[in-house]
Amino acid sequence: MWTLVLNCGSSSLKFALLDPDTRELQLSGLAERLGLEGASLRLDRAGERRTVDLAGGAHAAALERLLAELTGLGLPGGVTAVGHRVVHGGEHFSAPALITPEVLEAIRECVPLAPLHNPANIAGIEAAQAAFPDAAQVAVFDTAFHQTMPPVAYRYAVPEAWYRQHGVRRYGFHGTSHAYVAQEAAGMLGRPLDDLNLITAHLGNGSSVCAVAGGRSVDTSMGLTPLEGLVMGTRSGDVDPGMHDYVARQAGLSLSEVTGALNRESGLLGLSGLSSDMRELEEAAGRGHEGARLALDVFVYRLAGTVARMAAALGRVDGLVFTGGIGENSSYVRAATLERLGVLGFALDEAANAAAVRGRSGRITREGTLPALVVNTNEELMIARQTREVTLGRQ
Ligand SMILES: Nc1ncnc2c1ncn2[C@@H]1O[C@H](COP(=O)(O)OP(=O)(O)O)[C@@H](O)[C@H]1O
Ligand SMILES: CC(=O)OP(=O)(O)O
Ligand SMILES: [Mg+2]
Repeated sequence: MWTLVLNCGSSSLKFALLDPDTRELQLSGLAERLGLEGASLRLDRAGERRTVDLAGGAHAAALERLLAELTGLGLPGGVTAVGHRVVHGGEHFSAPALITPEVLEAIRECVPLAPLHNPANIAGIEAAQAAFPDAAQVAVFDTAFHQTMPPVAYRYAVPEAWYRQHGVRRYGFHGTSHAYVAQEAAGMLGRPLDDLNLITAHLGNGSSVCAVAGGRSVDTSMGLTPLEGLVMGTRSGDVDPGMHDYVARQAGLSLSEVTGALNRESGLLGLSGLSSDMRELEEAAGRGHEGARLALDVFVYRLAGTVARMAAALGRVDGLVFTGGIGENSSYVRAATLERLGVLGFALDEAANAAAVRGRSGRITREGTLPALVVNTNEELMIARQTREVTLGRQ
């Protein structure tokens, strides 16, 4: 049963066509710079890579082209289901959902809470509905996994009416990835997930850490929006809430301009003045670029502090998992973070850490010390599996 998975970002679209049972992958790829000059679609199929120019087209153009490619594959039975990553589901969803007009409306209501992500997710859903009118469309929410957090973790110390009337609380994101790597880590440790207290660190363009007790999220570093918590590619993570008003007045900006700058001009990019890309920053720091050095140091300092906070949420820690583009590839970030976390009982195995890059997973701390693992996330597989579960439940 072929399931198409769509992960729409603000200017990108990641996709995969796979069989969730066999993990067989027919096609995967990425469309970038959507709606901009130089928009292109990269298709990976059977070890071959092709790039198609989209002539400035946006999500609909990318999907139209993707549909043409899929038709060309002549799949038996075609695409029967489409699974969509939806970043914000608010308090409406603690599980994946078949997309009905009501579900789409609830996703739309969450747009103000995830302005970089939900509009793109909706564009993907609408384009897929038009392109595959007979396929079941399913939404898989980043927020769903975190709906198990207790009030002590999700409530802010703000007027109660903000929570009751406007849903001001911590939601958490990257739930599909945190849930997947926690399961995988349990397998690698040879212990049942139910018995494990894990800390998972998803470090990509957006980054978050999660405390997973017995397979359930009990705390996470992102909050009301995907802006809270760690330093990210272009996002600030935690700042003093008093900063908004101060900067608005001093720099003559509106509040939404301040929020825009905290989302798009901050984080690694803001600190380094150079780039939002960790690989580029590691190279520049190696050449002595001071801004890049500072960006790496702040990233690691905040990450280690946040992991320690998650340890307090769990009480007992059985392991730490690194995942996402940075977590899976940056042996530097992992080593520097674990060095700061010796206090929790981690001791790095340097050779194992150096080897765990480019898709190689495994343990990176010495035997007899607390396990830290590198696990490759697979949000597409997880979304395809959940999509299948929802569509089977419907038959
Ligand atoms: N070899 C590497 N060393 C350090 N960082 C890397 C390496 N490969 C990828 N990254 C970083 O991973 C980040 C992107 O992560 P990814 O999970 O692909 O992003 P997204 O959130 O868009 O899915 C970028 O900062 C990139 O520099
Ligand atoms: C929620 C979030 O931050 O997602 P991403 O890492 O894809 O930007
Ligand atoms: Mg990501």
